[in-house]
Amino acid sequence: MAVVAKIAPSMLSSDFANLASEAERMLRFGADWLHMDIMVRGSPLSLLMIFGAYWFGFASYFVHQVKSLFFHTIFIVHFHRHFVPNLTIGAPVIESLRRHTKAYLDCHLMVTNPLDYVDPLAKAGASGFTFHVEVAKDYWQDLVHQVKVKGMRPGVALKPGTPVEEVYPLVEGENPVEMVLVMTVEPGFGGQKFMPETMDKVRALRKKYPSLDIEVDGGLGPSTIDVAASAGANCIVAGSSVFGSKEPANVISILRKSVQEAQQNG
Ligand SMILES: O=C(CO)[C@H](O)[C@H](O)COP(=O)(O)O
Ligand SMILES: [Fe+2]
Repeated sequence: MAVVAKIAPSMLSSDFANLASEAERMLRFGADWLHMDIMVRGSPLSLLMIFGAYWFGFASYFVHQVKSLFFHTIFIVHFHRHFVPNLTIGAPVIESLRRHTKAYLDCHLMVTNPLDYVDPLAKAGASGFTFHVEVAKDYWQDLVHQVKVKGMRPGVALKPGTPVEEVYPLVEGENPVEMVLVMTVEPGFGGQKFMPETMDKVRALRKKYPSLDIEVDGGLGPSTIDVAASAGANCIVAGSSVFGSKEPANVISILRKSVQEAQQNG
């Protein structure tokens, strides 16, 4: 059975001060899902720790020539404290929006500690819970289990530089994720340029998993949708192309038609 096209405007490009009416507007224009980008940057304390760690790492390197300590310290502090250099919304905003809409809230977590968000997001009314494979290699089974127990739909995302093979175990496991989100820009900001080289991953996933929901996120719009749709993507996130258009309904319709036509031709 062919997978269904889902068009998900990214609310990152909406007017956050009018989130409920922006959501209502997108649904009226034909959106299937609302894509919610949850990004957390390091706190001032963690930034201080990063600075301290770099200083300590450099000092160790030059004074003692302890290379591994240098790289290890940078890796641990940088990657465990800071997934993206931006700060957007969290569970309280999802909860507020949920009071105004029954729509599917497709939450994309760009955080280093997704386990901490399962309970708050479930209580807030999130529908999809998509975490990044890069931060959950050691505990994804537990995470997926908890997400399902709490009534949300688990998905896994991967950055442009992450090999697609890293998500195969999560799709094939006993307790599989139900969607793979292929980042088509570096996570962190809306309005970036689509990276066509990420399409190899979409093609590989579609070939291996004909009925899997495959979402693409970043730089999608009328000029880039055809390549993503023909590679096999069926869930399309689009922020700036939809919100920046004078006719968002038209853009949503173009995205949907492209996915449907690719499926008919494929
Ligand atoms: O996850 C994201 C950024 O990290 C956003 O969902 C994405 O960038 C959508 O915005 P646009 O369509 O403007 O590129
Ligand atoms: Fe996103």
